Amino acid sequence: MKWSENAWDEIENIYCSIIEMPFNQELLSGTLLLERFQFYMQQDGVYLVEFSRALSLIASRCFNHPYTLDFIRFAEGAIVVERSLHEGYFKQFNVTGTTEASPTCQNYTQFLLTKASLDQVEVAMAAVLPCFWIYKKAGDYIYANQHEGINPYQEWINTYAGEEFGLLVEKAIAICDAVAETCSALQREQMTKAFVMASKLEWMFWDSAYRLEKWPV
Ligand SMILES: Cc1ncc(CO)c(N)n1
Ligand SMILES: Cc1ncsc1CCO
Repeated sequence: MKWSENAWDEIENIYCSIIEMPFNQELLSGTLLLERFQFYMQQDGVYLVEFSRALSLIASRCFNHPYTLDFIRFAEGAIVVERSLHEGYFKQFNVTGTTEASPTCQNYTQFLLTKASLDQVEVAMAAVLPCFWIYKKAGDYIYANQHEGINPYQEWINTYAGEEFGLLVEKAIAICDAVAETCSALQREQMTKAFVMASKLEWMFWDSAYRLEKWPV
């Protein structure tokens, strides 16, 4: 069994729960309150910048040139998506000003940056994989189950359900599987642990947007 197949089995229940979340069900039907989507977009802007830094760190720590190039391209992709958020949705929905990371966004991005800086690079690769894989699966699910008619969040849905993103996701999964082959059983277990933790944080990120999460102090 490939590492990724086993890892996905470990988070299947988290993924199913993500699909059922009110945020995603309402995004799918187009009924999600604009305020919630704006909150999500602002936090995702913060997230994508830090995510791209984590990907760049991983790129610099790869032992082989093709992987370095792949992670440089992933990092570039994250910045391109962040920029297009600013040029598109931020303008369209009047989102302005800089944003402080919410508690959950802070938790998630710092987790990724810590893994990318301090853990074995294979574990860092596993930590960022849910960002690719869960979004692909969720994007495809939402795209396939959309209702008829106009959805104000269509462009967002198309970003993650698109073929272009799909190819990057396949590449990220294949890299994790290839490096897992070179790891010991204990190291593979650490990869899976990081993958599961990031998946929980993905769940929490959507939940925090729905709740418009604030710092308690
Ligand atoms: C929180 C979060 N996770 C993953 C992605 C997709 O990379 C995203 N845009 N935002
Ligand atoms: C996972 C992800 N999300 C936005 S961009 C990206 C990586 C590809 O560049």
